[in-house]
Amino acid sequence: MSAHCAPFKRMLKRITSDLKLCVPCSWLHCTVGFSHGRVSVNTQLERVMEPRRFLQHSSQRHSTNQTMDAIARVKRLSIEGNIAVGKSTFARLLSNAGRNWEVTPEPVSKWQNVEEAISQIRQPVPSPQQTASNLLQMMYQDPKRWSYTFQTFSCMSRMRTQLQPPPVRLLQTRDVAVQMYERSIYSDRYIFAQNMFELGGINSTEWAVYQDWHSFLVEQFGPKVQLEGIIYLRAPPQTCMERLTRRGREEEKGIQLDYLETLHKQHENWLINKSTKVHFEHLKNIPVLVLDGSLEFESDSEMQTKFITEVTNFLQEL
Ligand SMILES: Nc1ncnc2c1ncn2[C@@H]1O[C@H](COP(=O)(O)OP(=O)(O)OP(=O)(O)O)[C@@H](O)[C@H]1O
Ligand SMILES: Nc1nc(=O)c2ncn([C@H]3C[C@H](O)[C@@H](CO)O3)c2[nH]1
Repeated sequence: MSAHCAPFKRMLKRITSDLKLCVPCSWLHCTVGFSHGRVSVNTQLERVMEPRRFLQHSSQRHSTNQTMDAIARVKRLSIEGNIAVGKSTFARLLSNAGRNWEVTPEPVSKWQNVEEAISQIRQPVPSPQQTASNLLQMMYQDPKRWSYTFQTFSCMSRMRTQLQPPPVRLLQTRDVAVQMYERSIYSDRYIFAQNMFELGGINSTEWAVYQDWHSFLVEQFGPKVQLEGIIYLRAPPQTCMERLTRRGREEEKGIQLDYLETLHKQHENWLINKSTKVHFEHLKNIPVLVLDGSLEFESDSEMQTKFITEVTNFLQEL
């Protein structure tokens, strides 16, 4: 396919799904709010999700078409990799590369304070006791009790992230614009939830329920939550263990090397060996850029340039 056809095809896919998706869209309007500028983001979302409501005047129709065209041109990728491999560090490098690349970090702070995260989305229910549930800590301390709850919350927060329209900066540029996410609704399932199921933190009923609603949501939202590519930051579990220990995040104090080894295997099976059974067509042959995460690039500008060049070349092929 020529370079001109790919964005057009993506745009068509997204527009077609926009017109089909009234039910999940109304669900989205009820459930998805954003902590920053809720009104404007929702308005933008409505424009994207229900274009027919905005097509009364030709000038509006023109601007809606332009917005949809701009959104369709934004390429979406996720950055995947084991715990503490260096995804956030790598994401900062990409964000500072001076390109039209936007990286959305993993919403860890939301998992560390569930009530605060929810109150940013909708009005908090008045309660005599102000609680602060650290679901990340609860999951690590008692995985059998909390893993399923964690996966529902982590996946919902990732879903919200992936459904947000790209920032205006990306919509205004004529160059290649890229929205990247630190992890995705796909690693939520094919790395973490699957691993928790295999380790016994999630039982077979919970796993069946998780997979059912995950597939349902991905199918309903269609192209809005699809990715065009994946960057896999790959390093031996031992390297991740050393970095994790050095970082010293309180909740992760009990993590052992063997847990990182199981997660490493899940990444390898999904992104290298392709032996993980995936349930979504677009994910089956998704392009994967594998980068050597064990390289210490933080204070090596030559290596940083090399990484940025690799990412640039990868993006050109998408
Ligand atoms: N390439 C690198 N070389 C050496 N140290 C690194 C490198 N990348 C990251 N680090 C260090 O490793 C630690 C973990 O990095 P970072 O927080 O970026 O990992 P992460 O993959 O985002 O973690 P998580 O999976 O928890 O989201 C930090 O202390 C960081 O400074
Ligand atoms: N169980 C589980 N499921 C997930 O989907 C998931 N995503 C991230 N994490 C953990 C890894 C880091 O400690 C910390 C930050 O990445 O959160 C997860 N843990």
